[in-house]
Amino acid sequence: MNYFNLPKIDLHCHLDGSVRPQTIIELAQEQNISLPSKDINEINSLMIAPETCQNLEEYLLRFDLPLSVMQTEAGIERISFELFEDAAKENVKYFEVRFGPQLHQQQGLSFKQIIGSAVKGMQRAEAQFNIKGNYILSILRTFPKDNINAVIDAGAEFLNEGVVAFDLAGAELPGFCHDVIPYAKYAKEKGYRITIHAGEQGVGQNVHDAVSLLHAERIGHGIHITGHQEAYDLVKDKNIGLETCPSSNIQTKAVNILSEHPIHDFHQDELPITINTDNRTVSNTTMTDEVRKVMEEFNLTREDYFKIYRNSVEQAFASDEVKQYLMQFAE
Ligand SMILES: O=c1[nH]cnc2c1ncn2[C@H]1C[C@H](O)[C@@H](CO)O1
Ligand SMILES: [Zn+2]
Repeated sequence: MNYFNLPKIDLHCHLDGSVRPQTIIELAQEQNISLPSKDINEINSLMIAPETCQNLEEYLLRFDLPLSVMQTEAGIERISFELFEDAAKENVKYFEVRFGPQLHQQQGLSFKQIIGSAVKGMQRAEAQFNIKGNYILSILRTFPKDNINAVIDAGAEFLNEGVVAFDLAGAELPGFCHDVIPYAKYAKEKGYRITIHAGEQGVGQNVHDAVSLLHAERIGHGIHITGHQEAYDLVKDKNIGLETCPSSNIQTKAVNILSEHPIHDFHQDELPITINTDNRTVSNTTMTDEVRKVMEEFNLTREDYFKIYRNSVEQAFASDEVKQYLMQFAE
């Protein structure tokens, strides 16, 4: 099967984990930032998380380098544009990208400037390439909570004009949802859709909490509902979209090898799974690669693929008009 030509949808991709290495070199030069190396291969290898990572925390260390050049409006706008360009060029028809505005304030940008720059880069790419997109704002679970509402307020100005959802990302501790209930509630009241990273690092209860306490409509990863019947049943009953990211899950040791990934069992049990990249540079991947890996490992058919594609359309935080457009590509 020609995986490159298949129409694709990516609902879970981080902007800061998906920066072109060459762009890091060029932006560092423009911004007078010194890099550990100017060699593209060296920068590339510093950004890619190795298969030997011990856990998610080690994987997350790879984000400091790209974030160093994402502290200006021009840098964020360019990186956003290029990510949508790269996805469009491998037939991604719809793309939801997320990032953490709290990580882009090292040089004093306001949340409005940060979010506005990302949206502007996306819209410039939408006008030039055959792709549609939206942004998801990720709050870092390990950060102080005093500016979360300020992120939500700033993003609200772009709601349904480039921004659609609220997310929680970063290292995952058991019970993390309990401390963030008021923030998820505030975001929902403002009109944000909700997706939450949960069940990535072994805690199925976090998925249950994310759905029951934070009203998540989708879950980032969600792998560990496998060992938690109540969470599994809740996901199934409520038709919660599972944003699976196979390569990332192997790097962070959420699963040991692809054949042990529960994505196929979920699919057979008709849970609404989707296939996504998580971090194109840090996980050294593309949508073409992720789709190929899953289809070849589990011997999926073209019919299986389009079932998953339709799950992605249904689970997308896109307008009805965009969803209708995306359904035209489904077989
Ligand atoms: O897979 C992930 N799980 C939890 N957090 C993640 C993952 N990939 C990236 N992040 C974090 C690191 C980024 O700096 C942040 C915002 O994109 O989100
Ligand atoms: Zn993620």
